[in-house]
Amino acid sequence: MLEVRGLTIRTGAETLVEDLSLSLAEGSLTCLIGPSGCGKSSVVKWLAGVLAPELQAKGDALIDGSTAIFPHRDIAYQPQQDTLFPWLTAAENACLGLEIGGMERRAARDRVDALFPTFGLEGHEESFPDQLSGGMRQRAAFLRTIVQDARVLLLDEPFSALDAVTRLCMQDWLVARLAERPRAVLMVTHDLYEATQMADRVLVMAGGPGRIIADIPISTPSAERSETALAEIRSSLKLMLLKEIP
Ligand SMILES: Nc1ncnc2c1ncn2[C@@H]1O[C@H](COP(=O)(O)OP(=O)(O)OP(=O)(O)O)[C@@H](O)[C@H]1O
Repeated sequence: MLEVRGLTIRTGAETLVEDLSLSLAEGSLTCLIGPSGCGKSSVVKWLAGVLAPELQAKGDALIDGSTAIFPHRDIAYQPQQDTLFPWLTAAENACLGLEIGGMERRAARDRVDALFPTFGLEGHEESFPDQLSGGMRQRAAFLRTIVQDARVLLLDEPFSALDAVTRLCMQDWLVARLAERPRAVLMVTHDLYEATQMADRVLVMAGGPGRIIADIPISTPSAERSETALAEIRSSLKLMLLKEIP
């Protein structure tokens, strides 16, 4: 449903990302992995329409075959930094995407409140971001993104600040929600376990300039994947990444 063709991102004379193409199908979770600085976040920011103004981007994007301009109402984005507004409470922050999308404040609040326990945030609805731990802030930012009914989710390291168990719970929760309501998800991660457990496709990027060097489908449904099969994929991903680290 979403297609990117020939994306190049430059800053002055330096090319950060070169001629990158990818497509995201509805009902698919694609993980984008690659060494630090290879351009993963820049690609996602371009799709979210929040690329820094000093960067120049050229490329085409299509949603359902029609040219798309970003930001786009079908796309919800969770940045790498949680970017919660410090003057809003956790619940107000979580409601923001819904309200910007036109939902009435009470309805947005009801929808968000129902998910606070699942996200381990119950009792913190009225807390301000500086009263929450890093992991709680990240879960509030994830909630703000996922609660929107956007058809495309862009998640930039959404679980990086979470403890191991909470991270597993959030991963399972997301996979289960996507099974109920298919969307197209592009998720940046450095965690090869996360990528192989969740994704049905892993795109590997290399740097200098950023480009996709491998496109690895994982066809077995997430719940049925054997540890042996995943270990094999992880080990080949690791070898690819090791070659890319200077
Ligand atoms: N606003 C900017 N101005 C100049 N260069 C930038 C800007 N934003 C990013 N870059 C450069 O673009 C390159 C890619 O950065 P980006 O954040 O996209 O990488 P990444 O793969 O997401 O890294 P990480 O895994 O560490 O988050 C880096 O060399 C970075 O320094």
